Amino acid sequence: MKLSAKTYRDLLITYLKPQWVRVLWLCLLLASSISIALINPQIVRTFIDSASAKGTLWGLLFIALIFLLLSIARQIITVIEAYVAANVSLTATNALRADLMLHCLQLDATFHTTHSPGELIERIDGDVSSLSTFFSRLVIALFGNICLLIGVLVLLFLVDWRVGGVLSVFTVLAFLLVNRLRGLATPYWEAERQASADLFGFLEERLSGTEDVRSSGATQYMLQGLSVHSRNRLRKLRKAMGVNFSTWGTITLVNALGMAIALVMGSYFYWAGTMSSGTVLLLFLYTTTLTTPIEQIVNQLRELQQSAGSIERVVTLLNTKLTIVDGQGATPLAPGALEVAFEDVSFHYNEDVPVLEHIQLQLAPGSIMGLLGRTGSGKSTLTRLLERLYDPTAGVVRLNGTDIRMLTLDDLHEHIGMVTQDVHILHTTIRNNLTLFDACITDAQILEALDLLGLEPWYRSQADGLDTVLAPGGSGLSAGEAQLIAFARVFLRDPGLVILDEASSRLDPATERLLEHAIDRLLEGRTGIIIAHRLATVQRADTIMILEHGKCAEYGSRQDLAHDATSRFAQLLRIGLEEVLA
Ligand SMILES: Nc1ncnc2c1ncn2[C@@H]1O[C@H](COP(=O)(O)OP(=O)(O)OP(=O)(O)O)[C@@H](O)[C@H]1O
Repeated sequence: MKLSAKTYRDLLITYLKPQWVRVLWLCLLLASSISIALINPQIVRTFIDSASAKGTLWGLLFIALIFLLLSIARQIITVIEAYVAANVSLTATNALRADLMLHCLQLDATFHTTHSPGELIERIDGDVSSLSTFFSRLVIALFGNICLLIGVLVLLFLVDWRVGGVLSVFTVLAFLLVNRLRGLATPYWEAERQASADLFGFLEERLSGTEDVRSSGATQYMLQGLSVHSRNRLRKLRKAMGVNFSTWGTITLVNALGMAIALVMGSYFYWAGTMSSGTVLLLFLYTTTLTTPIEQIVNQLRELQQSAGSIERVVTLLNTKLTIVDGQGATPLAPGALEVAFEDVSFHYNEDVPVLEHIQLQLAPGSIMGLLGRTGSGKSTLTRLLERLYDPTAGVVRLNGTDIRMLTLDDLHEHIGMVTQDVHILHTTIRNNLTLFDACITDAQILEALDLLGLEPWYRSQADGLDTVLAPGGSGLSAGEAQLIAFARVFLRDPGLVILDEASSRLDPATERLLEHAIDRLLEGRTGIIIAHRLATVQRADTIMILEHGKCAEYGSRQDLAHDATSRFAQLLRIGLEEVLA
């Protein structure tokens, strides 16, 4: 994708407009710095010419003092400018990071299954970090350098029109060359950032599976993978640097040529007696000043080339359309237990591979459905449709009679509580882990929930109470404790529908009793869908649905099915639920 000027402009306007005062300061500081850069060589000329003309000592000292003061002022301005630029850059990149993060969180599940977390981290952090110069200095400094360049050329014309003419032609030619070189390195830098994202994706995936990797003895294999990715990144980096270097080398040569031209012309006019020694020095200083912006402009274009890769990827991510969006027009769901209905619902992740086919179900408010089926039969998928992680490919899912696609996502998520087997414990306090940063939930409510769910003894053993920080990934918790924490999270949100994917692994009897008790409290006064693996859980269900290859193999009242000896459910009970489904 070739980035248009509009893409750059839009990005700058979006993130710099809110801090226009700082940007204005940055421009003013830059203008002062440029003015001093233009004035100083004139002071040097006056000094040299006064000295040659045997001017007074006081006069010379006065000129030197002005030169000194201006030079010090320029240094101070440079420091302040760096400070303001860093502020502008951090504010802009933080805002961009937040926007990307929010967008990623809103993107649907299909996106997340095709993009690894590591790759997204690289996008949200790596790419955005490499854009910091773009926001802080690049465009403003680029504009400043162009002003400096024009200023120097105008002053050179004022010195002597022939000198101004020759050096203007030189500048134009140098620019044409620079222009040709521009954009050359972009694809190489893009490839380097992609290789870097691949490396991070690989690292994240492998590190999150450390236990499996070690226990299966795959460490060597993983290291080989790391070496392949690192080598690939190095190769791409080398190529990108190589292209940059050739650009850089050409520019240095052009600069040397500019100075040679200035020296030859200065010498000629001096010997011809039409130029003073001070003016020759002025000419030389201006040409050096002239080469600096050309050099810096190339540098900045190089950085722009590097940024282009990052900008392209960031913009592509920001432009990734959300397929699951807020519905409109429906009245928000009322508090309390929800009525759930699936009307002839079918779904597939990949075309031609049906995962759910013609599912029909009706759950009265406050009733509980046990969802059974072998692994891969579509149980989790069915519950994902309720949360709108995906939308059905056919049919309608309704809550309290409303098509859930008409509801806002916030409303939907507020009324559905989901506990999966994979409980995500955050590396933060117990309080934050339970409230998920909702400041409206009081400590008294938290303690009540812990007490109700039987987590009180565990909580008492924590050194700092609710302020105790849990280990990353919940490594300090047992599977049962992690499940109970997930229950407490749902409990505190008080949803009208609870979806529970029960742990399939066997727990010790004491933990199992604790969980059973917690499930009872969690489901009180709520509608429940439980992906069940144990007899005890199934026994509290009012209805049972058995899925087979995405189709409803059996659906009805638990009592009826249990008493019908020919039903699959009765067969399951005879063989032992745990044996078949665990
Ligand atoms: N994100 C996905 N993309 C593509 N296919 C998927 C995805 N998630 C699940 N599937 C496939 O859909 C089918 C149903 O999966 P699902 O997870 O719903 O089964 P399940 O009954 O919940 O299994 P389990 O009890 O093992 O969790 C499986 O064949 C699975 O491979």
